[in-house]
Amino acid sequence: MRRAALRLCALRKELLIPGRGLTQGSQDETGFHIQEVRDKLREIVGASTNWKDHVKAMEERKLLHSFLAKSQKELPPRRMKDSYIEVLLPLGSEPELREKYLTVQNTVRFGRILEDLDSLGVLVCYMHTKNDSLKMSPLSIVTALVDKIDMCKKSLSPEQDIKFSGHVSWVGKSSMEVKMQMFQLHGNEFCPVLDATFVMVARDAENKGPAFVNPLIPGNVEEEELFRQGELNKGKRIAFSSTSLLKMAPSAEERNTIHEMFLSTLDPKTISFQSRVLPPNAVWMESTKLKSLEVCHPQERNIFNRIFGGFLMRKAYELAWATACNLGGSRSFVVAVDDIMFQKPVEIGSLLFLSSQVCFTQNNYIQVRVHSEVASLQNKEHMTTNVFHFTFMSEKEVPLVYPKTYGESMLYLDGQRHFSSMSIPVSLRKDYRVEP
Ligand SMILES: CCCCCC(=O)SCCNC(=O)CCNC(=O)[C@H](O)C(C)(C)COP(=O)(O)OP(=O)(O)OC[C@H]1O[C@@H](n2cnc3c(N)ncnc32)[C@H](O)[C@@H]1OP(=O)(O)O
Repeated sequence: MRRAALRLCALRKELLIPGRGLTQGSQDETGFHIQEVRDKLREIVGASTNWKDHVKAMEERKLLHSFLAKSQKELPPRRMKDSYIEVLLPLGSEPELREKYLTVQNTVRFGRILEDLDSLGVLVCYMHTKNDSLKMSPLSIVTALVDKIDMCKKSLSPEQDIKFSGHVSWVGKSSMEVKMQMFQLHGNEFCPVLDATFVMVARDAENKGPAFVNPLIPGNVEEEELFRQGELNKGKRIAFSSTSLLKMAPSAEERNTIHEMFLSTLDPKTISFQSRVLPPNAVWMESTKLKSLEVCHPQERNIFNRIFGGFLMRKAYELAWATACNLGGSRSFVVAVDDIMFQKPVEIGSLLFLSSQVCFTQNNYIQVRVHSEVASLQNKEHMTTNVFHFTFMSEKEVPLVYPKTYGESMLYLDGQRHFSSMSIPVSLRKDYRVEP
Protein backbone atom coordinates (compact mmCIF):
# COMPACT_ATOMS: atom_id res chain seq x y z
CA MET A 1 0.00 0.00 0.00
CA ARG A 2 2.79 2.38 0.98
CA ARG A 3 4.69 1.49 -2.17
CA ALA A 4 1.50 2.15 -4.13
CA ALA A 5 1.11 5.55 -2.46
CA LEU A 6 4.70 6.40 -3.27
CA ARG A 7 4.21 5.31 -6.86
CA LEU A 8 1.13 7.52 -7.05
CA CYS A 9 3.08 10.41 -5.59
CA ALA A 10 5.89 9.93 -8.09
CA LEU A 11 3.33 9.65 -10.86
CA ARG A 12 1.51 12.79 -9.77
CA LYS A 13 4.77 14.70 -9.58
CA GLU A 14 5.72 13.57 -13.08
CA LEU A 15 2.30 14.36 -14.48
CA LEU A 16 1.91 17.73 -12.95
CA ILE A 17 5.36 19.15 -12.91
CA PRO A 18 7.57 17.22 -15.28
CA GLY A 19 11.19 17.15 -14.26
CA ARG A 20 10.69 18.37 -10.68
CA GLY A 21 11.41 16.24 -7.68
CA LEU A 22 10.07 16.36 -4.16
CA THR A 23 13.46 17.12 -2.76
CA GLN A 24 14.21 19.31 0.17
CA GLY A 25 15.16 22.85 -0.67
CA SER A 26 13.73 22.87 -4.18
CA GLN A 27 11.84 26.11 -3.51
CA ASP A 28 10.96 28.15 -6.57
CA GLU A 29 7.79 29.81 -7.85
CA THR A 30 5.76 26.71 -6.92
CA GLY A 31 7.56 26.04 -3.63
CA PHE A 32 7.02 28.00 -0.42
CA HIS A 33 8.17 27.97 3.17
CA ILE A 34 5.21 27.47 5.50
CA GLN A 35 5.64 30.97 6.91
CA GLU A 36 5.32 32.48 3.44
CA VAL A 37 1.89 31.00 2.78
CA ARG A 38 -0.22 33.36 4.91
CA ASP A 39 1.91 36.38 3.77
CA LYS A 40 1.41 35.37 0.16
CA LEU A 41 -2.36 35.09 0.69
CA ARG A 42 -2.47 38.50 2.34
CA GLU A 43 -0.58 39.96 -0.61
CA ILE A 44 -2.90 38.29 -3.16
CA VAL A 45 -6.04 39.81 -1.64
CA GLY A 46 -4.47 43.00 -0.23
CA ALA A 47 -5.48 42.14 3.33
CA SER A 48 -4.44 44.43 6.15
CA THR A 49 -1.81 43.31 8.62
CA ASN A 50 -3.33 45.52 11.33
CA TRP A 51 -6.91 45.13 12.50
CA LYS A 52 -7.35 48.93 12.59
CA ASP A 53 -6.80 49.05 8.79
CA HIS A 54 -9.21 46.27 7.89
CA VAL A 55 -12.11 48.54 6.89
CA LYS A 56 -9.88 50.55 4.55
CA ALA A 57 -8.49 47.35 3.02
CA MET A 58 -12.04 46.08 2.38
CA GLU A 59 -12.99 49.41 0.77
CA GLU A 60 -10.07 48.98 -1.62
CA ARG A 61 -11.22 45.46 -2.48
CA LYS A 62 -14.62 46.82 -3.59
CA LEU A 63 -12.83 48.42 -6.58
CA LEU A 64 -11.90 44.94 -7.81
CA HIS A 65 -15.51 44.04 -8.61
CA SER A 66 -15.13 45.21 -12.22
CA PHE A 67 -12.45 42.56 -12.80
CA LEU A 68 -14.76 39.65 -12.03
CA ALA A 69 -15.68 37.50 -15.04
CA LYS A 70 -19.30 37.70 -16.22
CA SER A 71 -19.17 34.07 -17.36
CA GLN A 72 -16.84 31.12 -16.94
CA LYS A 73 -16.15 31.07 -20.70
CA GLU A 74 -14.34 34.41 -20.41
CA LEU A 75 -11.69 32.81 -18.22
CA PRO A 76 -8.73 30.91 -19.71
CA PRO A 77 -8.76 27.18 -18.93
CA ARG A 78 -6.08 25.84 -16.63
CA ARG A 79 -4.22 22.57 -16.20
CA MET A 80 -3.69 20.82 -12.86
CA LYS A 81 0.00 21.68 -12.96
CA ASP A 82 -0.86 25.40 -13.03
CA SER A 83 -2.10 25.24 -9.45
CA TYR A 84 0.47 22.72 -8.18
CA ILE A 85 2.45 23.99 -5.20
CA GLU A 86 4.71 22.54 -2.56
CA VAL A 87 5.15 23.92 0.93
CA LEU A 88 7.97 23.04 3.28
CA LEU A 89 7.49 22.86 7.04
CA PRO A 90 11.10 22.40 8.10
CA LEU A 91 10.61 21.06 11.62
CA GLY A 92 13.90 19.17 11.39
CA SER A 93 16.13 21.82 9.89
CA GLU A 94 14.56 24.84 11.70
CA PRO A 95 14.09 23.73 15.32
CA GLU A 96 12.73 27.17 16.31
CA LEU A 97 9.53 26.25 14.40
CA ARG A 98 8.96 23.15 16.52
CA GLU A 99 7.42 24.68 19.64
CA LYS A 100 4.28 25.75 17.77
CA TYR A 101 3.76 22.21 16.46
CA LEU A 102 4.77 20.20 19.51
CA THR A 103 2.53 18.03 21.70
CA VAL A 104 3.58 16.94 25.16
CA GLN A 105 3.88 13.37 23.82
CA ASN A 106 6.58 14.61 21.42
CA THR A 107 4.41 14.31 18.32
CA VAL A 108 3.12 16.94 15.87
CA ARG A 109 -0.08 18.86 16.76
CA PHE A 110 -2.66 17.76 14.20
CA GLY A 111 -4.65 20.94 14.85
CA ARG A 112 -1.73 22.97 13.49
CA ILE A 113 -1.60 20.72 10.41
CA LEU A 114 -5.30 21.42 9.81
CA GLU A 115 -4.53 25.14 9.84
CA ASP A 116 -1.70 24.68 7.36
CA LEU A 117 -3.83 22.54 5.05
CA ASP A 118 -6.55 25.18 5.05
CA SER A 119 -4.16 27.97 4.08
CA LEU A 120 -2.46 25.76 1.50
CA GLY A 121 -5.82 24.82 -0.07
CA VAL A 122 -6.74 28.48 -0.50
CA LEU A 123 -3.33 29.32 -1.99
CA VAL A 124 -3.69 26.43 -4.47
CA CYS A 125 -7.00 27.95 -5.63
CA TYR A 126 -5.41 31.37 -6.06
CA MET A 127 -2.76 29.71 -8.25
CA HIS A 128 -5.52 28.17 -10.37
CA THR A 129 -7.36 31.49 -10.76
CA LYS A 130 -4.26 33.69 -11.11
CA ASN A 131 -4.53 36.59 -13.51
CA ASP A 132 -1.04 37.92 -14.22
CA SER A 133 -2.37 41.29 -15.38
CA LEU A 134 -3.84 42.05 -11.93
CA LYS A 135 -1.88 42.95 -8.82
CA MET A 136 -4.62 41.69 -6.50
CA SER A 137 -7.18 38.94 -6.98
CA PRO A 138 -10.83 40.04 -7.21
CA LEU A 139 -11.82 36.66 -5.77
CA SER A 140 -12.42 35.84 -2.12
CA ILE A 141 -11.75 32.12 -1.78
CA VAL A 142 -13.23 30.42 1.26
CA THR A 143 -13.26 26.84 2.56
CA ALA A 144 -16.67 25.25 2.02
CA LEU A 145 -15.89 21.65 2.90
CA VAL A 146 -13.22 19.34 4.21
CA ASP A 147 -14.36 16.32 2.27
CA LYS A 148 -11.82 13.90 3.68
CA ILE A 149 -8.49 13.67 5.43
CA ASP A 150 -6.93 10.23 5.77
CA MET A 151 -3.89 9.67 7.92
CA CYS A 152 -1.55 6.86 6.94
CA LYS A 153 0.66 7.23 9.99
CA LYS A 154 -0.29 7.15 13.64
CA SER A 155 1.81 10.07 14.77
CA LEU A 156 4.37 12.37 13.24
CA SER A 157 7.83 13.22 14.47
CA PRO A 158 8.34 16.87 15.44
CA GLU A 159 12.01 16.51 14.48
CA GLN A 160 11.74 15.71 10.79
CA ASP A 161 10.90 18.03 7.92
CA ILE A 162 7.40 17.92 6.50
CA LYS A 163 6.35 18.74 2.98
CA PHE A 164 2.88 19.48 1.64
CA SER A 165 1.81 19.45 -1.98
CA GLY A 166 -1.52 20.31 -3.53
CA HIS A 167 -3.35 21.13 -6.73
CA VAL A 168 -6.88 21.73 -8.00
CA SER A 169 -8.35 18.40 -9.12
CA TRP A 170 -11.86 19.40 -10.23
CA VAL A 171 -13.82 22.63 -10.77
CA GLY A 172 -17.49 23.53 -11.01
CA LYS A 173 -18.65 27.09 -11.72
CA SER A 174 -17.45 28.72 -8.51
CA SER A 175 -16.25 25.69 -6.53
CA MET A 176 -12.91 23.93 -6.74
CA GLU A 177 -11.85 20.58 -5.33
CA VAL A 178 -8.28 20.60 -4.01
CA LYS A 179 -6.22 17.47 -3.39
CA MET A 180 -3.37 17.79 -0.93
CA GLN A 181 -0.76 15.38 0.34
CA MET A 182 1.64 15.57 3.22
CA PHE A 183 5.02 13.81 3.42
CA GLN A 184 7.56 13.46 6.19
CA LEU A 185 11.26 12.97 5.79
CA HIS A 186 12.30 9.44 6.71
CA GLY A 187 15.98 8.84 6.05
CA ASN A 188 16.53 10.53 2.70
CA GLU A 189 13.03 10.04 1.45
CA PHE A 190 9.79 12.00 1.89
CA CYS A 191 7.14 9.38 2.74
CA PRO A 192 3.38 10.01 2.40
CA VAL A 193 1.65 10.53 5.75
CA LEU A 194 -1.67 12.18 4.89
CA ASP A 195 -4.13 12.65 2.01
CA ALA A 196 -6.70 15.43 2.01
CA THR A 197 -9.54 16.62 -0.21
CA PHE A 198 -11.07 20.05 0.38
CA VAL A 199 -13.69 22.04 -1.55
CA MET A 200 -13.12 25.78 -1.82
CA VAL A 201 -15.59 28.32 -3.17
CA ALA A 202 -14.78 31.56 -4.98
CA ARG A 203 -16.80 34.59 -3.95
CA ASP A 204 -16.74 38.16 -5.20
CA ALA A 205 -14.27 40.75 -3.95
CA GLU A 206 -16.36 41.49 -0.85
CA ASN A 207 -17.26 37.85 -0.17
CA LYS A 208 -20.93 38.57 -0.77
CA GLY A 209 -21.87 36.36 -3.76
CA PRO A 210 -20.43 33.57 -5.93
CA ALA A 211 -17.82 34.26 -8.60
CA PHE A 212 -16.73 32.22 -11.62
CA VAL A 213 -13.42 30.37 -11.62
CA ASN A 214 -11.25 29.26 -14.54
CA PRO A 215 -12.28 25.96 -16.15
CA LEU A 216 -9.96 23.00 -15.62
CA ILE A 217 -8.84 20.94 -18.58
CA PRO A 218 -7.39 17.52 -17.76
CA GLY A 219 -4.14 17.16 -19.70
CA ASN A 220 -3.79 13.39 -19.85
CA VAL A 221 -5.39 10.10 -18.81
CA GLU A 222 -4.35 10.39 -15.16
CA GLU A 223 -5.66 13.93 -14.88
CA GLU A 224 -8.89 12.81 -16.53
CA GLU A 225 -9.18 10.14 -13.84
CA LEU A 226 -8.64 12.72 -11.06
CA PHE A 227 -11.22 14.99 -12.65
CA ARG A 228 -13.71 12.11 -12.99
CA GLN A 229 -13.10 11.30 -9.33
CA GLY A 230 -13.92 14.94 -8.46
CA GLU A 231 -17.18 14.63 -10.40
CA LEU A 232 -17.97 11.38 -8.54
CA ASN A 233 -17.16 13.01 -5.20
CA LYS A 234 -19.67 15.75 -5.96
CA GLY A 235 -22.32 13.10 -6.74
CA LYS A 236 -21.49 11.17 -3.54
CA ARG A 237 -21.84 14.33 -1.45
CA ILE A 238 -25.27 15.02 -2.92
CA ALA A 239 -26.36 11.39 -2.33
CA PHE A 240 -24.99 11.43 1.25
CA SER A 241 -26.82 14.64 2.06
CA SER A 242 -30.12 13.56 0.45
CA THR A 243 -30.23 10.44 2.64
CA SER A 244 -29.29 12.43 5.75
CA LEU A 245 -31.11 11.35 8.90
CA LEU A 246 -32.25 14.95 9.20
CA LYS A 247 -34.32 14.35 6.06
CA MET A 248 -35.07 10.62 5.92
CA ALA A 249 -35.87 7.77 8.29
CA PRO A 250 -33.09 5.25 8.97
CA SER A 251 -32.93 2.10 6.82
CA ALA A 252 -34.55 -1.14 8.03
CA GLU A 253 -31.14 -2.48 9.07
CA GLU A 254 -30.33 0.70 10.99
CA ARG A 255 -33.73 0.67 12.72
CA ASN A 256 -33.03 -2.89 13.76
CA THR A 257 -29.63 -1.93 15.19
CA ILE A 258 -31.22 0.79 17.31
CA HIS A 259 -34.02 -1.45 18.52
CA GLU A 260 -31.56 -4.22 19.44
CA MET A 261 -29.52 -1.70 21.41
CA PHE A 262 -32.64 -0.44 23.14
CA LEU A 263 -33.70 -3.98 24.10
CA SER A 264 -30.26 -4.75 25.47
CA THR A 265 -30.57 -1.82 27.89
CA LEU A 266 -33.94 -2.81 29.38
CA ASP A 267 -33.79 -3.90 32.97
CA PRO A 268 -34.83 -7.61 32.97
CA LYS A 269 -36.06 -7.24 36.57
CA THR A 270 -38.86 -4.81 35.62
CA ILE A 271 -41.37 -5.08 32.81
CA SER A 272 -40.97 -1.48 31.73
CA PHE A 273 -39.72 0.55 28.78
CA GLN A 274 -38.44 3.17 31.21
CA SER A 275 -35.93 1.41 33.44
CA ARG A 276 -32.74 1.21 31.51
CA VAL A 277 -29.45 -0.30 32.58
CA LEU A 278 -26.13 -0.21 30.82
CA PRO A 279 -24.77 -3.49 29.48
CA PRO A 280 -21.24 -4.40 30.61
CA ASN A 281 -18.38 -2.38 29.12
CA ALA A 282 -20.67 0.38 27.86
CA VAL A 283 -21.36 4.05 28.61
CA TRP A 284 -24.32 6.29 27.91
CA MET A 285 -23.65 8.58 24.99
CA GLU A 286 -24.69 11.64 27.01
CA SER A 287 -21.88 11.03 29.53
CA THR A 288 -19.21 11.46 26.81
CA LYS A 289 -19.99 15.15 26.19
CA LEU A 290 -17.37 17.89 26.49
CA LYS A 291 -17.99 21.57 25.79
CA SER A 292 -15.86 24.65 25.29
CA LEU A 293 -16.24 28.32 24.53
CA GLU A 294 -13.96 30.49 22.41
CA VAL A 295 -14.04 34.25 22.16
CA CYS A 296 -13.26 35.04 18.51
CA HIS A 297 -10.60 37.74 18.71
CA PRO A 298 -9.31 39.69 15.67
CA GLN A 299 -6.03 37.75 15.92
CA GLU A 300 -7.84 34.67 14.56
CA ARG A 301 -9.23 36.45 11.49
CA ASN A 302 -8.63 35.27 7.97
CA ILE A 303 -7.74 37.47 5.02
CA PHE A 304 -11.42 38.37 4.62
CA ASN A 305 -11.89 39.47 8.23
CA ARG A 306 -13.89 36.47 9.30
CA ILE A 307 -12.66 33.73 11.60
CA PHE A 308 -10.01 31.54 9.94
CA GLY A 309 -11.43 28.11 9.06
CA GLY A 310 -8.21 26.44 10.19
CA PHE A 311 -8.58 27.97 13.66
CA LEU A 312 -12.13 26.59 13.91
CA MET A 313 -10.87 23.16 12.86
CA ARG A 314 -7.99 23.26 15.35
CA LYS A 315 -10.28 24.15 18.24
CA ALA A 316 -12.86 21.52 17.25
CA TYR A 317 -10.17 18.89 16.74
CA GLU A 318 -8.55 19.51 20.13
CA LEU A 319 -11.90 19.22 21.90
CA ALA A 320 -12.68 16.04 19.93
CA TRP A 321 -9.29 14.57 20.83
CA ALA A 322 -9.89 15.27 24.53
CA THR A 323 -13.35 13.66 24.19
CA ALA A 324 -11.84 10.54 22.61
CA CYS A 325 -9.06 10.26 25.23
CA ASN A 326 -11.62 10.76 27.99
CA LEU A 327 -13.62 7.78 26.76
CA GLY A 328 -10.71 5.55 25.82
CA GLY A 329 -8.73 6.21 28.99
CA SER A 330 -5.57 6.14 26.88
CA ARG A 331 -3.93 8.09 24.08
CA SER A 332 -6.00 8.45 20.96
CA PHE A 333 -4.73 9.11 17.45
CA VAL A 334 -6.73 10.73 14.69
CA VAL A 335 -7.11 8.46 11.67
CA ALA A 336 -9.67 10.31 9.57
CA VAL A 337 -11.55 13.57 9.30
CA ASP A 338 -14.53 13.86 7.04
CA ASP A 339 -17.36 16.04 5.90
CA ILE A 340 -16.58 19.27 7.73
CA MET A 341 -19.03 21.67 6.22
CA PHE A 342 -18.48 25.39 6.72
CA GLN A 343 -22.08 26.49 6.57
CA LYS A 344 -21.72 30.09 7.72
CA PRO A 345 -18.80 32.41 8.26
CA VAL A 346 -17.92 33.22 11.87
CA GLU A 347 -17.74 36.95 12.56
CA ILE A 348 -14.96 38.51 14.62
CA GLY A 349 -16.17 39.11 18.16
CA SER A 350 -18.52 36.10 18.12
CA LEU A 351 -18.78 33.66 20.95
CA LEU A 352 -18.06 30.21 19.58
CA PHE A 353 -19.70 27.33 21.44
CA LEU A 354 -18.23 23.91 20.71
CA SER A 355 -19.96 20.78 21.84
CA SER A 356 -18.29 17.41 21.37
CA GLN A 357 -19.58 13.90 21.89
CA VAL A 358 -18.64 10.32 21.10
CA CYS A 359 -21.37 9.00 18.85
CA PHE A 360 -20.08 5.60 17.79
CA THR A 361 -17.34 3.16 18.79
CA GLN A 362 -16.04 -0.13 17.44
CA ASN A 363 -13.08 -2.08 18.83
CA ASN A 364 -10.35 0.58 19.21
CA TYR A 365 -12.12 3.18 17.07
CA ILE A 366 -13.94 6.24 18.39
CA GLN A 367 -16.15 8.40 16.19
CA VAL A 368 -16.50 11.93 17.58
CA ARG A 369 -18.88 14.65 16.41
CA VAL A 370 -18.33 18.32 17.24
CA HIS A 371 -21.11 20.79 16.76
CA SER A 372 -20.23 24.47 16.64
CA GLU A 373 -22.58 27.39 17.13
CA VAL A 374 -22.05 31.11 17.34
CA ALA A 375 -23.80 33.90 19.15
CA SER A 376 -22.89 37.53 19.51
CA LEU A 377 -22.85 39.46 22.76
CA GLN A 378 -25.79 41.55 21.50
CA ASN A 379 -27.81 38.76 19.91
CA LYS A 380 -27.97 35.68 22.07
CA GLU A 381 -29.57 33.52 19.37
CA HIS A 382 -27.28 30.58 18.52
CA MET A 383 -26.56 29.67 14.90
CA THR A 384 -24.88 26.45 13.73
CA THR A 385 -21.75 27.16 11.73
CA ASN A 386 -20.10 23.75 11.42
CA VAL A 387 -20.40 20.08 12.19
CA PHE A 388 -17.09 18.21 12.45
CA HIS A 389 -16.55 14.45 12.22
CA PHE A 390 -13.32 12.88 13.51
CA THR A 391 -12.33 9.21 13.71
CA PHE A 392 -9.77 8.30 16.39
CA MET A 393 -7.98 5.09 17.24
CA SER A 394 -7.27 4.36 20.87
CA GLU A 395 -4.36 2.30 22.20
CA LYS A 396 -6.84 0.03 23.98
CA GLU A 397 -10.28 -1.35 23.13
CA VAL A 398 -12.93 1.22 24.07
CA PRO A 399 -16.40 0.86 25.66
CA LEU A 400 -19.50 0.82 23.48
CA VAL A 401 -21.64 3.97 23.54
CA TYR A 402 -25.38 3.58 24.04
CA PRO A 403 -27.95 6.16 22.97
CA LYS A 404 -30.79 6.82 25.41
CA THR A 405 -33.05 9.07 23.35
CA TYR A 406 -34.27 8.98 19.73
CA GLY A 407 -32.07 12.01 18.92
CA GLU A 408 -29.01 10.23 20.30
CA SER A 409 -29.92 7.13 18.28
CA MET A 410 -29.79 9.28 15.14
CA LEU A 411 -26.37 10.60 16.22
CA TYR A 412 -25.25 6.99 16.69
CA LEU A 413 -26.38 6.00 13.18
CA ASP A 414 -24.86 9.14 11.66
CA GLY A 415 -21.59 8.31 13.44
CA GLN A 416 -21.77 4.75 12.15
CA ARG A 417 -22.34 6.02 8.60
CA HIS A 418 -19.32 8.31 8.84
CA PHE A 419 -17.22 5.53 10.31
CA SER A 420 -18.24 3.13 7.52
CA SER A 421 -17.45 5.73 4.86
CA MET A 422 -13.81 5.77 6.01
CA SER A 423 -11.84 4.21 3.13
CA ILE A 424 -10.22 1.32 5.02
CA PRO A 425 -9.79 0.97 8.75
CA VAL A 426 -6.24 2.18 9.23
CA SER A 427 -5.13 -0.91 11.15
CA LEU A 428 -5.78 -2.93 8.02
CA ARG A 429 -3.48 -0.89 5.88
CA LYS A 430 -0.13 -2.43 5.20
CA ASP A 431 1.52 0.99 5.14
CA TYR A 432 0.33 1.92 8.61
CA ARG A 433 3.51 2.21 10.63
CA VAL A 434 3.29 2.65 14.34
CA GLU A 435 5.69 5.23 15.70
CA PRO A 436 8.28 4.03 18.17
C1 LIG B 1 -5.60 32.11 5.34
C2 LIG B 1 -6.72 32.12 4.33
C3 LIG B 1 -7.72 31.11 4.64
C4 LIG B 1 -9.06 31.52 4.17
C5 LIG B 1 -9.98 30.37 4.27
C6 LIG B 1 -10.90 30.52 5.39
O1 LIG B 1 -10.58 30.69 6.49
S1 LIG B 1 -12.52 30.46 5.01
C7 LIG B 1 -13.33 30.49 6.54
C8 LIG B 1 -14.15 29.26 6.76
N1 LIG B 1 -15.18 29.14 5.76
C9 LIG B 1 -16.21 29.95 5.73
O2 LIG B 1 -16.39 30.89 6.52
C10 LIG B 1 -17.27 29.69 4.68
C11 LIG B 1 -18.64 29.72 5.27
N2 LIG B 1 -19.64 29.30 4.32
C12 LIG B 1 -20.12 30.11 3.40
O3 LIG B 1 -19.81 31.30 3.34
C13 LIG B 1 -21.09 29.52 2.43
O4 LIG B 1 -21.69 28.35 2.99
C14 LIG B 1 -20.43 29.12 1.07
C15 LIG B 1 -19.87 30.34 0.41
C16 LIG B 1 -19.33 28.09 1.24
C17 LIG B 1 -21.52 28.50 0.17
O5 LIG B 1 -22.59 29.38 0.15
P1 LIG B 1 -23.90 29.05 -0.71
O6 LIG B 1 -24.23 27.61 -0.54
O7 LIG B 1 -24.91 30.08 -0.45
O8 LIG B 1 -23.35 29.28 -2.15
P2 LIG B 1 -23.92 28.78 -3.50
O9 LIG B 1 -25.18 28.03 -3.34
O10 LIG B 1 -23.87 29.98 -4.38
O11 LIG B 1 -22.82 27.72 -3.98
C18 LIG B 1 -21.60 28.13 -4.48
C19 LIG B 1 -20.80 26.90 -4.89
O12 LIG B 1 -20.36 26.25 -3.73
C20 LIG B 1 -20.69 24.87 -3.78
N3 LIG B 1 -20.89 24.45 -2.41
C21 LIG B 1 -21.54 25.09 -1.44
N4 LIG B 1 -21.49 24.42 -0.29
C22 LIG B 1 -20.79 23.28 -0.56
C23 LIG B 1 -20.40 22.15 0.20
N5 LIG B 1 -20.70 22.02 1.48
N6 LIG B 1 -19.67 21.19 -0.41
C24 LIG B 1 -19.31 21.30 -1.70
N7 LIG B 1 -19.65 22.35 -2.47
C25 LIG B 1 -20.39 23.31 -1.92
C26 LIG B 1 -21.94 24.83 -4.65
O13 LIG B 1 -22.10 23.55 -5.24
C27 LIG B 1 -21.59 25.86 -5.70
O14 LIG B 1 -20.67 25.30 -6.63
P3 LIG B 1 -20.66 25.66 -8.20
O15 LIG B 1 -20.77 27.16 -8.31
O16 LIG B 1 -19.34 25.17 -8.69
O17 LIG B 1 -21.81 24.96 -8.80
